[in-house]
Formats: sequence, C-alpha cells, structure tokens
Amino acid sequence: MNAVPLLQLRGLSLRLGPVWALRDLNLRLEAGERLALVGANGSGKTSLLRVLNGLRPPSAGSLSWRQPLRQAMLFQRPHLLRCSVRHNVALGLWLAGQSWRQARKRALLALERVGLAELADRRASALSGGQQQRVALARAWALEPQLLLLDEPTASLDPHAKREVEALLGQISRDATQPEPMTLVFASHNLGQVKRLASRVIYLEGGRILADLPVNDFFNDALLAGNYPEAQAFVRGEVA
Ligand SMILES: Nc1ncnc2c1ncn2[C@@H]1O[C@H](COP(=O)(O)OP(=O)(O)OP(=O)(O)O)[C@@H](O)[C@H]1O
Repeated sequence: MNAVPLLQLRGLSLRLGPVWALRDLNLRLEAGERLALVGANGSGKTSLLRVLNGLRPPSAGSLSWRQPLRQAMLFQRPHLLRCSVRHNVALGLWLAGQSWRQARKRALLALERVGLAELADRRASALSGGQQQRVALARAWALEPQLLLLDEPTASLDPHAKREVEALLGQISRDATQPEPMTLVFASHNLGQVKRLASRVIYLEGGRILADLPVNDFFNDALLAGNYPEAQAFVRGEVA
C-alpha cells in the first residue's frame, strides 16, 4: 500500500439544509481502485461524489487528496455545449491549458477512442443519448484524469448504449497508455454493472457506510448474512 493514498476521508459529515446527507465517513482510496457506491435512493451516493469532487465542502471532518490530482466527473445526463462534438471535447482541453490547435488535435484522438471520430463535426445536440454520454466520456478521458467520478453514468441509456458506455468504462480503467492506473468511483443501481466494473463496493444507508468490501465479498451472500445484514437485504431486494 502506498504511503500517500489518492484520497482520504476522516470522520467526514455533510449537512444539506436539515438533512445529514453523509455521516462520519472514513475512507482511504488507493490509485487504480474501481470503487462502486451502492445504496437506496437518498442514501448519499451523489453527495459523496460531490464531496470527493470538491464541489461541496464537508460540514465536519476532513478530506485530503494527493496533490496535484487531475480529476473529472461524469453525470447521469451529459452536460454538453451547443456546439460541435469536437468543440465540446477541445474546450475541456483548452480550459485545462492546452493551445486551441493542440486541443482540437487531441479532441479528435479522444473521439476516435470512443468510436465517434466520424461525428466530430456534428452538433452535439443532434446525437443520441448514448452518443452524447460517449462524448462526455471522451471529454473526461482526454484530460487524462487520475480520478474519474461517475454518477450513474448509464442510468438514462437504453440497454445497447448502456453496454457500449460500460465497455468503454472498462477500457478506460485498464488503459495502459495512461501514465498511471486511473481510479474510478461510480454510483450505480445496476448490480450487474457493479460486478463487472468494480474492484471494491461501498454500501451506503442514511449517509453512513455500512459495508466496504472487495467486490467478490460484497456478492458473497453468506458473508453478508453474518456481518452486513442491511447490505444483504439491499442486494437481495435489488436482484429479486
Ligand atoms: N440540495 C439538497 N438540500 C437538502 N437535502 C438534500 C439536497 N440534496 C440531497 N439532499 C438529501 O441528502 C440525502 C442524500 O441524497 P443523495 O442525492 O446524495 O442520495 P443518492 O444516494 O445519490 O440518491 P439517488 O439514488 O436517488 O440518486 C437525501 O436525504 C436527500 O434528500
């Protein structure tokens, strides 16, 4: 285990209005992990992703990242600008400090990697939902993030597009051209997807971590029954 984790939460809590969305979370994440966040609606998955991204400061406790850390976030619905596909990807690179010429070149390479190079000059708004999510992935991937945060990235897609985006995520997480392994943290209600993509699973309930296990242990019914009854009830309910 590295001396310096990619990120670490110590006793972190988050209050949103009258609600404690996250309560006393302790978590250490190492480079290369593929962490799935699971739990019922309102259990705190999105809140945790927003805290990890630095979008919301914690109300109590602390959060530290390895510095410097390049990170990117993908949402359930892609937030694309009203311009061409290539422009959308290039703009992210330009904002990150690349020249416009270099950004346009790199954008095309990123679009090639997600199989959308031939649509580079189309308006992003004219693409299907699955294609738009692939553009958002290309935009994130092009930045070579060390940490990629994803909030239910395939939830709004049809089964075919779901499979395509999921396959790309698998490819991204094993991308040997990256200088170091990318770390993924993703929220998902799709337990099949969690099994296929995650190396580790955190089960949240009422803003608390009730289980934090390697993926194979999380899907071991006997182990959950003895030690994590809430997680077992959740998994059984979701797969029933
Ligand atoms: N802006 C807000 N103001 C007040 N409470 C909020 C706000 N956003 C979320 N909450 C509350 O915080 C808790 C955690 O919500 P969060 O969206 O993180 O859950 P989630 O697990 O991502 O849910 P879902 O699966 O529905 O996306 C819930 O009780 C929710 O109602």
